[in-house]
Amino acid sequence: MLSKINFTQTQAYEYLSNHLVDMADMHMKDLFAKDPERFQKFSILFNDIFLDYSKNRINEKTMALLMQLAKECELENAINSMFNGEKINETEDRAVLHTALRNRSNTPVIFEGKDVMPEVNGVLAKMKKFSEAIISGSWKGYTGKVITDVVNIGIGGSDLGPVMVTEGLKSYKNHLQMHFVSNVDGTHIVETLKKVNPETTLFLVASKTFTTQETMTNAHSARNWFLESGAADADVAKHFAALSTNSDGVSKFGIDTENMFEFWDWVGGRYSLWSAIGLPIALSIGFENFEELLTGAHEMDNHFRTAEFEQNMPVILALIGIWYNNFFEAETEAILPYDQYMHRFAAYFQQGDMESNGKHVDRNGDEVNYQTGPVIWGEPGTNGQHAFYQLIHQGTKLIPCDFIAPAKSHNPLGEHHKMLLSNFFAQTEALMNGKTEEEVLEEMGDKNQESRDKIAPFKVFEGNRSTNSILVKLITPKTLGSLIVMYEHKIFVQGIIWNIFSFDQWGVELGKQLAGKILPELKENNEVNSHDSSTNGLINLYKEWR
Ligand SMILES: O=P(O)(O)OC[C@H]1O[C@@H](O)[C@H](O)[C@@H](O)[C@@H]1O
Repeated sequence: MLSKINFTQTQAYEYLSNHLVDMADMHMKDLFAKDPERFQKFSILFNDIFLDYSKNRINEKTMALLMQLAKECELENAINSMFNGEKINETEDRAVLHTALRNRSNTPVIFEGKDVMPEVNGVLAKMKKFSEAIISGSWKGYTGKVITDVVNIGIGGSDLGPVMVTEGLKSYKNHLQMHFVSNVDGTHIVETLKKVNPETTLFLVASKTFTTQETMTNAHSARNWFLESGAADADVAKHFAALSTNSDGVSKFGIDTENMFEFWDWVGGRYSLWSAIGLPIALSIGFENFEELLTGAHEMDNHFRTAEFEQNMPVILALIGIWYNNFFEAETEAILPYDQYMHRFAAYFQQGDMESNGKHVDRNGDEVNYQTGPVIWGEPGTNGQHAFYQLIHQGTKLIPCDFIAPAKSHNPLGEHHKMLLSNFFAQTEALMNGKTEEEVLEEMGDKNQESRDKIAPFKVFEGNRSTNSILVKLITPKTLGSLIVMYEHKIFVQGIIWNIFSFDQWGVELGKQLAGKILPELKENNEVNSHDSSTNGLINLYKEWR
């Protein structure tokens, strides 16, 4: 089981608090000047992923103390508890075994006395057969035509992962057109259905619980559209499949359980792209590439499980994040991929991180007296540079950033990739070095003294802004698998140290409950007065305007 240690009571925390006093005013520029080995010391290579964390406000002592913190918080024990299938998701009484889904070495993973691998492999085999039939065209729609379009209907973890990966690996894509419908806003399904033909479309209803309002509503609308187009009830089997843990819900909806791809309650929604929820990925890039994604994931699992903390990428990233979040009081972290295909990567980890570590009660059930998960945000470079980087460079907030870029492009067009990467390298250099007043004045040259003095302060960059650079050789299925898992485990490590439960999400329930209460009120025409004056006022104005 997980320890329940308050990390602010550890010896390492006290040492780190004292050490912060030394580090707070230290400029990274000086740390680099003093130590020619800094880059070698604070960087690490794992397969085709290189992490340079030297442009952070750290020195060897910082890292040693952070490692001590991880040890005092019994991180090693926590890692073993997760991989061994203990019910570490205590508030839901569940194990956390998404690592078994990508366990390519196939060693037994025992949960409640039973090896889960035969079932995992069984579903993978079914996904392989199905995806190959759809891709090859041997699976026919109800009028005998091949499938050309796949519409995944799901939300949250049943949407974001498949969207992010199919976009991230678009250069591996086959002929199938992929569509993703998540929002309950009718616009999403209506606009999607305009693009597809019922005779050649496969709908995947993706929902762990098979009760999620948005998904069920969209799935019913899709089925009605399908039947209204002239298809019969019996034809549903050729055009609808379900990805779920809830076989009763799936049969009640009218999907043959033959067409159900199962997973288990020990797979958290936001960790489910490795399960049957990954079927749209297998359809889009082929099953072999999906397996490569799992292989990359498994390799990072093994790294996380076996590497010393000092050489462990997820552990290093997590501890640096804690250094900023809890000592420098940074509130957000940006994820900035310099790769257009990765444009949903930050959005994916908004759920991954914020739903996991957005908690204010510790594992003892007590209110925490420290900060937990940061706000995660980001957009691909170079677009972000022309939008929000101003604040990162010259604003009043410290925003640690992860810069991610592939050395090779899938689209090596002219000078594009060199230009992209020149920006990737330049940004972290600029954020670290900044620009002093002397440099500004020198750059301004012969302008008259008065105008130089007036403008110079606006052109100064203090620098000392923290970044990790993650350079990968090429975004392949395998590399992407490893990269995702690197962040998954970073989140896990932080949750352990913050002494919170990272695998539940009670915070999303209240809004759902209240929406359930309000929906019947919207169906009536009478004035509503059962809420506060703001909510009543808004509902009544809506009723007047609709
Ligand atoms: O897959 P389901 O059961 O439809 O759930 C979708 C999403 O539902 C949300 O309410 C949860 O917060 C997410 O974690 C989850 O991924």
